Amino acid sequence: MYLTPEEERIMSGESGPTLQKAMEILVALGDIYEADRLIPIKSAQIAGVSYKTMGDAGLEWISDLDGKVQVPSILNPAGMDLERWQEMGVSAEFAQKQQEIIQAYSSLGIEVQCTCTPYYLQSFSATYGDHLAWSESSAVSYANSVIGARTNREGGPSALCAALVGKTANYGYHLDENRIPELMISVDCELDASDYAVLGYIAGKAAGKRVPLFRMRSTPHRDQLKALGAAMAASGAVALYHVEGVTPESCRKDFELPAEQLTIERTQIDEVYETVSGDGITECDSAAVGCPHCSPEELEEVAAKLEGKVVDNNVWIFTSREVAEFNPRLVERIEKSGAKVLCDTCMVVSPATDKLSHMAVNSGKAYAYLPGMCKVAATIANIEKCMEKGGGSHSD
Ligand SMILES: C[C@@](O)(CCOP(=O)(O)O)CC(=O)O
Ligand code: SF4
Repeated sequence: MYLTPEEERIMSGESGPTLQKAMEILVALGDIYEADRLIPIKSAQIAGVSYKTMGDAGLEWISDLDGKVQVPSILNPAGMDLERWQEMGVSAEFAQKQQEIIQAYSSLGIEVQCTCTPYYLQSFSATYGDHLAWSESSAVSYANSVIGARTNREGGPSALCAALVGKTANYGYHLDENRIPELMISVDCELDASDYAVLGYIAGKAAGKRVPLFRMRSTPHRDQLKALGAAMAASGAVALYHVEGVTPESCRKDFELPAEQLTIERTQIDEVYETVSGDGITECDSAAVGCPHCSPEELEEVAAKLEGKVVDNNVWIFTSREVAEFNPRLVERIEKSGAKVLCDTCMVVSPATDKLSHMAVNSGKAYAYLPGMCKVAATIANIEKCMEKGGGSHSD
């Protein structure tokens, strides 16, 4: 891979060991994937934040770094709400370690916004054609598919290295030829609400890491596209998809209809709704919405479903701290029911989930990940049913 004289100097260690290590990682990736050069990036979204997934080894690695990110950079969800962690039942020992991880990232100039939905943040816009280095799989899918920006599914470390250098290797989804659809998926039924999350769960299994092109009767809005992509990235390894007539690149002239075709039927979707993921021997004892983190519109939907209701069980609504702070009235309406609007974290990466046994979720990603990452069974349903089945909601 070609390096400019400046990049060569960084590689030689002239800018210090941290930047040298970052450059070595970027060059190694570039060589593996036969990139021709490094390209500037507009922003970085860095996974590897929760102490639950990072552990002491991750904390030590980040703490040893000495440098400053060169582009706007934010973090993936942490293992707790950074302010309300005690309400979540997180231990003081975990909280201490989590704060050390956050501090180590902050000392590199990374903004302490811990969210998998950076595209809702006012100061973190991504637009069509931008080259990014994002690592949360749902955020990668959204950036590539809904925005039409360009990012590979970076690992936490490679996203961090790209942020420190301000560049990433030019391969994968940064190149036109790798964004062409490889599998045609027709959906013959009308879809609504959590159907897109279930569709993504089914389609991800079929697509694997290929690029699907959907032909749908319904027209999904941005949050439904978010749910579709998040689920496909979890049940499969889909980092880019297209929806005919909906997503920005679906009308590209160099796209041909993929030879391989499949159809997903309503009966397949209904079957997932009726199937518990994991060992669902018990009734649901909790409910969670916000995987990926809720938009303001999704907070409004939750507030409407909980109007005049109270919940008997754990009900967590996850969103970014900025979206919560910009929508205090929605938070207040939701929390009147006894549900909690939590920031900076989520049901998958927080140890708080470990005390639960069966969670009702409206997310295909959470449905796929909870059994494996939290040893918690999951039932998928729309928001109203999640509140009833998992939250034990009833009229006040
Ligand atoms: C499960 C996931 O959403 C959260 C875990 O991420 P992290 O590696 O703990 O930042 C990771 C992903 O799907 O990209
Ligand atoms: S809420 Fe879902 S999408 Fe966001 S970090 Fe957690 S598991 Fe990933």
